[in-house]
Amino acid sequence: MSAKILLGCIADDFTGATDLANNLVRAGMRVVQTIGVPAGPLAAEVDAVVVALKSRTIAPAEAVAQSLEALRWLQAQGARQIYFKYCSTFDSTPAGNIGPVTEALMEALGCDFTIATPAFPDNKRTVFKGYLFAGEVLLNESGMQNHPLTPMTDPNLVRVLQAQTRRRVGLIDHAVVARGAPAVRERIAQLRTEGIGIAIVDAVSNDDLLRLGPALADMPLVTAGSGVAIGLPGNFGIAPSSAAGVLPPAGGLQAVVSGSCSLATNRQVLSFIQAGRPALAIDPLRIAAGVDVAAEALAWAAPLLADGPVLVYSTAEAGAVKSVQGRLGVDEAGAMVERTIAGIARGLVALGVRQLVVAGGETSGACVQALGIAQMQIGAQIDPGVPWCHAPAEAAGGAGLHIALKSGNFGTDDFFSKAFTVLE
Ligand SMILES: Nc1ncnc2c1ncn2[C@@H]1O[C@H](COP(=O)(O)OP(=O)(O)O)[C@@H](O)[C@H]1O
Ligand SMILES: O=C(O)[C@@H](O)C(=O)COP(=O)(O)O
Repeated sequence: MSAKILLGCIADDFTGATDLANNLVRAGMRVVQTIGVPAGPLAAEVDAVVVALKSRTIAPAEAVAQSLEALRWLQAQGARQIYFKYCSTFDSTPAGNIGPVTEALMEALGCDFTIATPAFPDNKRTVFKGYLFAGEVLLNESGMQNHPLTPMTDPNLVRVLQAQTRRRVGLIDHAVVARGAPAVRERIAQLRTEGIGIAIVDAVSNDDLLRLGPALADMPLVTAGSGVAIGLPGNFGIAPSSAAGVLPPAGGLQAVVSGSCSLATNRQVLSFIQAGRPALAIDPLRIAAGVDVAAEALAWAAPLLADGPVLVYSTAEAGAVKSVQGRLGVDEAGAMVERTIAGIARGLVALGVRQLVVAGGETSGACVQALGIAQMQIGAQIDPGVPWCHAPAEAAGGAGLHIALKSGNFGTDDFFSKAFTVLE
């Protein structure tokens, strides 16, 4: 049995898991990301494990069951603190799952209080007076109101979370956070006496998150985006370092697959095309009509791969996505496109791709599962929230695979080209 872990993390999607792992690695922790709940203990000695689930958009009862299974495994590894990671844009369906999963983890851990904050200032996600901003605008004006699966139409997180949980939701506002950890502890004590179970926490800068960290040291459960992670390793005596993120050398062919329809991804697809790189759009309606779109895409890509990265994408703007959903249904359209892109990712690896960028959280989940990846090591950051990862041998017929899972709204416009230069 390997040594006990310090921090046990449960992420509700796969891009989110690498985002969290990236922040922990940069803060000095040795981290492994597992795909789903492992069958037994890990071989490697690490400070933190991030269990990646694909539970963001599934039925709440199933998300709860999977999260509790992850919790039991993390507890068996000795985890001293549990971190439930969700999206920095607080993505959830109207039925959940952030509230139900938080509540279930609290019950299982016997804790009567936790925090919730998606703040991630490095990616311009800030929370003020309980309102979530993405960039310069409120969440519901950021494009997230048009998300294919988790449209976010209310920026007030106290309200959003309260609608998902029986626990009372309160606020630790910026004036408290700015006064540092003792003031936060004092406010938590006060909220507890008022019967509040979960507090949204304001944070507009990394300094806020670093001030918050020490106040969370004794909390059995923390729920957050990846930002809060920068303030936790210090509680275990761990300091930032660059040593934790070294991957094996990269080789092989390069490709990008994208099923994300977020605004940033739309810009990244356009930028890749404008740079003159080969890009193939796939049409969900042709998949629905029974055309073998994956085979077509692979036949298109095969002769091009030797000349540098290619892109296969279903990425489309909100209007086009809505029209497809209107004809096929939201869930069916999503699942069908995910299955097709996952098949393309597997085919690309069979063609010799060993450096693969996947854009989109749900899309990444489908691809990583189709590739049979069980664990990933975390390497250098490409852009905030997106590191290169390395999946060992079984993922690519014995060769290993460098893979980057890009969250929908992360990354600069030139991400799909720039990513590969980071591996050089
Ligand atoms: N052109 C399209 N029409 C309808 N749905 C699409 C289209 N392209 C992708 N999708 C679906 O939209 C969802 C995008 O979610 P995801 O991969 O998590 O991206 P993001 O990270 O941007 O949220 C997936 O389920 C995907 O299959
Ligand atoms: O916290 C974040 O924003 C990301 O880590 C994340 O979870 C993004 O999810 P997708 O936009 O679905 O990729």
